[in-house]
Amino acid sequence: MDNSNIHQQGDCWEDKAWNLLSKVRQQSPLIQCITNFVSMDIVANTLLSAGASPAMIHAVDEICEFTPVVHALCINVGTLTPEWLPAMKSAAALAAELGKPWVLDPVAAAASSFRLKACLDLIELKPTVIRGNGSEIIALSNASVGHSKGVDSLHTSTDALEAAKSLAQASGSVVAVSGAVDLITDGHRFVGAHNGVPMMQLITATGCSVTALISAFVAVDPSHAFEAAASALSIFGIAGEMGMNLAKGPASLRVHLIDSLYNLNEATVKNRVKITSLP
Ligand SMILES: Nc1ncnc2c1ncn2[C@@H]1O[C@H](COP(=O)(O)OP(=O)(O)O)[C@@H](O)[C@H]1O
Ligand SMILES: Cc1ncsc1CCOP(=O)(O)O
Ligand SMILES: [Mg+2]
Repeated sequence: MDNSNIHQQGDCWEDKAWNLLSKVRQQSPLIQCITNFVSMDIVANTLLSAGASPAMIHAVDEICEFTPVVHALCINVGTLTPEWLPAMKSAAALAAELGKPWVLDPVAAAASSFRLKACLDLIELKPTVIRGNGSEIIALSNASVGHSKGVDSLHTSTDALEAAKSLAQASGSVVAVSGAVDLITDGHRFVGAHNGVPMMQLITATGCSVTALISAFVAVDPSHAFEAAASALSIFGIAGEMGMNLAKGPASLRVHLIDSLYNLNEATVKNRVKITSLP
């Protein structure tokens, strides 16, 4: 989508997004990922393509040595079992204590009481950003399991607008809801990121990947988590748009999305970022 004629109320989102991607490329932040088995490969490759350094280190015995040296932590409950929870909680608590940014992906939070409680307990440990789909954010905001289809959403991001706002206000986290339009709020400000293509939903773990990318963006600018989350969502969407120009279906889109993220240049980013303020 060509962005050259869109005015963004002086927000200069295209500059912010490009500056953050450039910082990730320059600084190559180390991102600890405690993530699900399905997503490990694409999450690591997304982070590497963006210039960050992923490490899937999740044994509870390693947290006290490793978490203190990372630049950000990404926790994803996608294939959660009771054995994984202590490491997640211990890493999140340590990151919060050390003032390091950490990001939560509440995969399928609406699907079971076990998952929902785990996510709500993790939110007590003050994630910098929570990124989920519409059904996940609604379940967290209502603190109740509900309407969902496993890891997929039965809600649009817009359905979750009020839920995102109250979750952000209650938790103090930036909340991002992905979908056709990605919504980002800190409880007071609201923006929509309008990049991406529908076929991204047909590649498993694209949601997990964009959550990890948010972790990398927050790592290089921890005091501007709202801007970092919106920029990462927009940049990932642009990589999807560029990849779609070359793809024949979901499998080749996966490859081309990662290549496109790696190859994004200033002109493409600044021309395509589409982030708008919402009332
Ligand atoms: N209809 C759509 N149009 C454009 N981009 C989309 C659409 N649906 C999802 N995306 C993008 O796909 C990625 C994954 O989002 P989503 O499918 O909502 O997450 P999850 O996989 O966690 O349910 C995000 O970057 C999002 O912006
Ligand atoms: C299919 C699946 N099952 C458990 S985790 C997972 C991956 C979910 O990834 P995403 O939320 O990014 O679609
Ligand atoms: Mg997901």
